[in-house]
Amino acid sequence: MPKVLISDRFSQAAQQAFILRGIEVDVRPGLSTDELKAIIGGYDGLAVRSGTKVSADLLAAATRLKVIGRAGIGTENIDLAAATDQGVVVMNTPFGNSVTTAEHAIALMFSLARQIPAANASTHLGKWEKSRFMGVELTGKTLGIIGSGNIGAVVADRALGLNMRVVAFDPFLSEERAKDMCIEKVDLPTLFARADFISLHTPLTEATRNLICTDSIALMKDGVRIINCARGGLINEADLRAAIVSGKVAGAALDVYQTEPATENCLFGLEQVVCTPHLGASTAEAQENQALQVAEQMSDFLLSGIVANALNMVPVSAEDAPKLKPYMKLAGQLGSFAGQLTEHAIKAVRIEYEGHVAGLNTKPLTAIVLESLLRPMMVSVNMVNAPLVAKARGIEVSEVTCERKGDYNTLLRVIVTTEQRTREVAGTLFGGDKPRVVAIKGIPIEAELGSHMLYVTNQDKPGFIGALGSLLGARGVNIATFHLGRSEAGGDAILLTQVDQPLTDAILDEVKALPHVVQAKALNF
Ligand SMILES: NC(=O)c1ccc[n+]([C@@H]2O[C@H](COP(=O)([O-])OP(=O)(O)OC[C@H]3O[C@@H](n4cnc5c(N)ncnc54)[C@H](O)[C@@H]3O)[C@@H](O)[C@H]2O)c1
Ligand SMILES: O=C(O)[C@H](O)COP(=O)(O)O
Repeated sequence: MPKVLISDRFSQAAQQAFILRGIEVDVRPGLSTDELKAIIGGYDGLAVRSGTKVSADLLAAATRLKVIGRAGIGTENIDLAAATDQGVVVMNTPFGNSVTTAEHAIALMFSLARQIPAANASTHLGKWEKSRFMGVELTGKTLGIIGSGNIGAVVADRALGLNMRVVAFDPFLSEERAKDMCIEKVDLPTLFARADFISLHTPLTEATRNLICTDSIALMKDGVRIINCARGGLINEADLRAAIVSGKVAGAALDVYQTEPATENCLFGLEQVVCTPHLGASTAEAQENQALQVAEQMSDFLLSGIVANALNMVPVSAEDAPKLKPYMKLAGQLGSFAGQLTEHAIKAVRIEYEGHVAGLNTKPLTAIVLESLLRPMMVSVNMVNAPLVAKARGIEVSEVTCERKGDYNTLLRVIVTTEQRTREVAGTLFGGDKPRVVAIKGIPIEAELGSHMLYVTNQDKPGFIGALGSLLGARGVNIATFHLGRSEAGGDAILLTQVDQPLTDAILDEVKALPHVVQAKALNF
């Protein structure tokens, strides 16, 4: 039974959801890095929020780990490259807290407009400072949204409901989508020039780091108010402080900070600044949504190979997973077959999908072909990183699909081009789920691959088969299955035989020395 660790504070719903699906779950929030490192080796899945730092070092100890589930959106706390290298799928829940976070941004906008936090504190102190807290109305004001993705779009919708004008900058926002959203797509300088309020909703990338800084603030209206519920690094905090102190910026409301947990910050103590401790996603509803979603996604992956919302792997739907299962085995066998025969640098891999398989989601099959093809040459390759590893090595990977059936209802062909030659192996499923190799180098054959195989190419001349049988018999090697193929009578021939034990190098050398043998290889599956 797969075992999952929840290492941050989660809604209890997650634990129940794992248990209901038959997954063993431990809940251990607040462990130190060393404590986590000491136990992580016992788990197949790790469920986190932003509190757990999943570093390369921690991953190195996570020898059994298959999946990391982030209940939430941002995955800055997870070393994605290290997880990918290790074959660990990383998934998040991209929509579970969008509405809640958007509502927090709107709440912060009201807080700024009416100075509610300061007015609240003053009133609690028994002061009645009616004239101190003069606000501004939102109706008719312009809200500039930077990043109009899931959260930005909800903020825009709510702001329109407040009779605000909404302008947005997002390089991926089309004019059509902006029109549908009833907002105006503008460039960044225009947004800065027109917005009374600016709300940030982009990821933190090299392009967005320090988006709000002295230079960009200079382009803004005097008295602008800024809201950040996205990521701390989007704002240069020292520059913002200077602009608030100078009066250029009337106020800022921040949920996120350059350094978190933010126990100290140069903006703390300014009365124009409203702060919350990264509460954007903190509602009962959002926590339950994303906890349930992450538990469901992780369980589906661990139990059925379904991949949803993964950041480092192609998706596999619930509908596709059972259909792909037998093909996964076939793809692995064909890739492994070609990989074990390959002795030179691979230049290109072409994978052809014909008939039934061509109508399926072939991306995961291609990933498995690549993984099993590259495995004999490198131990660190896995299904998750195989496409990247192939690309990094300059291997050109192509996929061809043709739903028209040929000789078989369904066929998968792997063609590997090295510096020396092109190798080709094709397979099908018998009875819908039994993998069979049906052609090697274009020569027809019908063979089931077992654990230990002997593959021989030879000239089709009398005497070879008898000699091979006698040799294996004399060396005590039991033949389990025996399959032959040839291009034409007297031409190139192939032999694929399953034996009951691994073949030693000495026996293989004797096979190579038999008359008419061109090549002999021991293959293990
Ligand atoms: N405060 C919180 O608790 C909290 C909760 C959830 C999400 N977040 C953060 O909110 C942000 C937005 O989340 P989302 O779910 O809406 O993400 P999303 O991916 O749906 O949307 C992000 C948008 O930003 C746009 N974008 C990317 N680069 C840009 C650039 N240089 N300039 C302008 N726009 C750019 C993208 O095109 C996309 O439309 C993320 O940083 C996320 O981590 C914070
Ligand atoms: O990226 C997110 O989903 C938010 O920043 C929420 O993070 P949290 O789960 O740590 O509150």
